[in-house]
Amino acid sequence: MKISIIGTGYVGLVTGACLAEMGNNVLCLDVDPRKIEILNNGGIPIYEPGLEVMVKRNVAAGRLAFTTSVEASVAHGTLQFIAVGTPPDEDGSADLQYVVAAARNIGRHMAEYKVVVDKSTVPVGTADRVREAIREELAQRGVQIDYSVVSNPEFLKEGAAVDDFMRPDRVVIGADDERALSLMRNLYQPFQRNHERIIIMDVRSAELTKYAANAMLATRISFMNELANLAEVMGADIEHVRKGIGSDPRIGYHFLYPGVGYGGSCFPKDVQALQRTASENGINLHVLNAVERVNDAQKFRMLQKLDKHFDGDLQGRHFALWGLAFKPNTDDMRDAPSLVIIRGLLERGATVTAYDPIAVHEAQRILGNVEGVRYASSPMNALEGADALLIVTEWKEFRSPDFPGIKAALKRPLIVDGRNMYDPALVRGFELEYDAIGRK
Ligand SMILES: NC(=O)C1=CN([C@@H]2O[C@H](COP(=O)(O)OP(=O)(O)OC[C@H]3O[C@@H](n4cnc5c(N)ncnc54)[C@H](O)[C@@H]3O)[C@@H](O)[C@H]2O)C=CC1
Ligand SMILES: O=C(O)[C@H]1O[C@H](OP(=O)(O)OP(=O)(O)OC[C@H]2O[C@@H](n3ccc(=O)[nH]c3=O)[C@H](O)[C@@H]2O)[C@H](O)[C@@H](O)[C@@H]1O
Repeated sequence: MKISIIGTGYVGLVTGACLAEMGNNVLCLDVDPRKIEILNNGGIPIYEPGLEVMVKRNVAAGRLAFTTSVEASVAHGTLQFIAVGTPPDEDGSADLQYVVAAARNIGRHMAEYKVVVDKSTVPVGTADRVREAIREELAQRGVQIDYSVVSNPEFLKEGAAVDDFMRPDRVVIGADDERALSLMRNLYQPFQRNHERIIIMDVRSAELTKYAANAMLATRISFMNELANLAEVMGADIEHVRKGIGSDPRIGYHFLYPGVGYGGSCFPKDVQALQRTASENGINLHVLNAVERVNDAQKFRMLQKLDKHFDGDLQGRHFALWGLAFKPNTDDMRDAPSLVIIRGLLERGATVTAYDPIAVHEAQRILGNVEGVRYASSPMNALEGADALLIVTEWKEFRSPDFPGIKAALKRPLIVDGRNMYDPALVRGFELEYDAIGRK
């Protein structure tokens, strides 16, 4: 099938590469010429495990190409995937300007039937806006061409995006007409060889399903963070509690890890956007309001712990910080809790040496050339002269560290672990103080 992907970011590039991998002929469009230049030169503008190899293989096979030409992109695919960003507007609602611009471009240039597939995360009713934008452009041109608009939200996780796309738990397709639905079914058929994964529904339900999924996952995290803070006060251990409740299949083990709050480009913005949609429609989502408040507070948990350990005075202290990305296996720093922690330390007069295997460039770009933040080339190098070690992202390479080396390097043998990576007894066995989230 001939497919165009509009927007070559985390979702667009992964979608394009994976659909090409299944034998489709894919053209990816981006308005950012820098990204397209990198891709056309055989590079990858983002870090995502397995993606580079897949992109190269499909480019070499002639199934995947990149362009900045809107005309070429609209002409290419019968299926036009919109995978542009939907960042938060000032009031928290999803900013749909990129989605609408993409739709207008399609309307301006299409010459035959197209299925416009919305893969970006968008509020309920956006498909109607997309449909309307295309209709207006066609009317302007004085032409009548058939098209369909469908919703096909994406559920991939960064850091595991290729795997998630290739082996989806489910493929949600919201469609209101049979012609588009049949093309979408054919497209996703190869992804469900073992069992039925395609879930078909109306467009508005598909749009809401995406927000409901992210909101539910965010709710689990905030719930566990709140319980972890309670466990700490009560002398219980949240890791035991997590296993104790996760073993109930009605609850399950996933997304019950307490930490320094959820970050990333999606949970924070999607929780806010759903709240906004609800309030615009006269509904107050009480649970989600609390989820967001708990998360905002949890990002300060590590600073509170440091205040406790250093008698409320961090002036002149220096800290080693392991992990900058909002989660492992990505270079994405959007809404990363590390940014709140670093800024909080600087405000309190402390300095930081940070280490991250992948995200240092992104961190530098976002934080700028700020005084008081340095970057180390290895986890152990970050420890030099530090008053304590702070763990913010659970990269695998931090799992079995050289504890005696850590103890020797730190001025005070203290690890504050925002991701509960270690067995407290093991760490304390190396005569290190250990303070994790919700642990004894
Ligand atoms: N990042 C993730 O893990 C996931 C993101 N999503 C959703 O997918 C959407 C895209 O997210 P990301 O890929 O993370 O965004 P991104 O910011 O990485 O990529 C968006 C790309 O679209 C391009 N773009 C903007 N306007 C354009 C236009 N008119 N024509 C062509 N290209 C244009 C931008 O230059 C950028 O490269 C968002 O709605 C997001 O909520 C959904 C599931 C997972
Ligand atoms: O809509 C999206 O963009 C995506 O958002 C999330 O994916 P992602 O943001 O890539 O990362 P997650 O693995 O969900 O982690 C999000 C945040 O929650 C935190 N988290 C996650 C799980 C957990 O148990 N505890 C916890 O604190 C992570 O550290 C991270 O900061 C969802 O998991 C995807 O299904 C969805 O497609």
